[in-house]
Amino acid sequence: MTSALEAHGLAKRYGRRPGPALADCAFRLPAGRVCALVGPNGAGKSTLLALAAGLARPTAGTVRVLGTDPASARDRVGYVAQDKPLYPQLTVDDTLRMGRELNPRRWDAGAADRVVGTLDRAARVRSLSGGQRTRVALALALGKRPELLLLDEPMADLDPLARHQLMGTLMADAAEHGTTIVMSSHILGELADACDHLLLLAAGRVRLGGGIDDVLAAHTLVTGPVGDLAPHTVVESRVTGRQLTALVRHDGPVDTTSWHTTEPSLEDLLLAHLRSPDAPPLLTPSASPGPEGTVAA
Ligand SMILES: Nc1ncnc2c1ncn2[C@@H]1O[C@H](COP(=O)(O)OP(=O)(O)OP(=O)(O)O)[C@@H](O)[C@H]1O
Repeated sequence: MTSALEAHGLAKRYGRRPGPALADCAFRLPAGRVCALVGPNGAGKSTLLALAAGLARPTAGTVRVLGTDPASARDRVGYVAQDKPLYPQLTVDDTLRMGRELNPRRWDAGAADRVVGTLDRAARVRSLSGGQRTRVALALALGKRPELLLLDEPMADLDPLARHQLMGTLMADAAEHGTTIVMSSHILGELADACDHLLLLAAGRVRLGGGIDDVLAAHTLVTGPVGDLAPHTVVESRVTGRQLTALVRHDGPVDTTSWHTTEPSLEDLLLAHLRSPDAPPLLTPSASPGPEGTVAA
């Protein structure tokens, strides 16, 4: 299976800041996946997306994008930064025309139109609301017909209806064209519906990576009497009276004669890991990078 992204020992330090924004990140994102990029504020999500977009350079390590270096892949990558930079004096129409002129061989006017929707094409970008600007930025990125779409909290300033509609447009387009998407968000419910792959960062390190079904299947929610959960790895546990509730990464079957077990939801899993940043990291086989220098195209 080809890789959309593959990182080896990837690190980024900004100037004289004491800690790194990213440290020793190694992971792989297979092509064609829709990846949720999750983590607390300051975890390094925007930094990772900027490195993949070729807008920042790593301090150490490498990130390969669509089988090449980020600068060489730039024409094939769409990137919507968190602050959605656009030219304020241009109209919506001017902005889309600019997109077409910058990407003459790739421009997909239909995709851009679907994202812009009913927005007034003659309106200047500076007169648009935050959510309306988001539409224009997404239209530019999708109109480029990218093989990889990097979206940094794309839906944060959209109203719920616009969010639902745009997410539907994005996902239908990605499915039709086999586009790989990496989307950072703090809205866990939104990610559960749209994504099939997960990358969880905390304090600049990869904590979880893999297909969402595989990552969920590696975990069990356990409830029952307080007891020793060995040999399973306990990600988080709580005791109320004599009742134990724990999220474990199971090592073999969990003893169901003593405990009630269920598979966690994505939200259960992410919240438990966010509350337990010291839980051992997990990369499923599909998210594990190959040996350095032998990256698939
Ligand atoms: N341009 C910069 N100069 C200096 N430090 C930076 C810069 N950009 C990010 N950082 C620092 O790097 C760390 C990671 O920041 P980053 O923006 O990548 O996190 P994030 O996961 O995207 O956070 P959020 O969820 O709040 O958007 C933070 O400690 C942040 O302060």
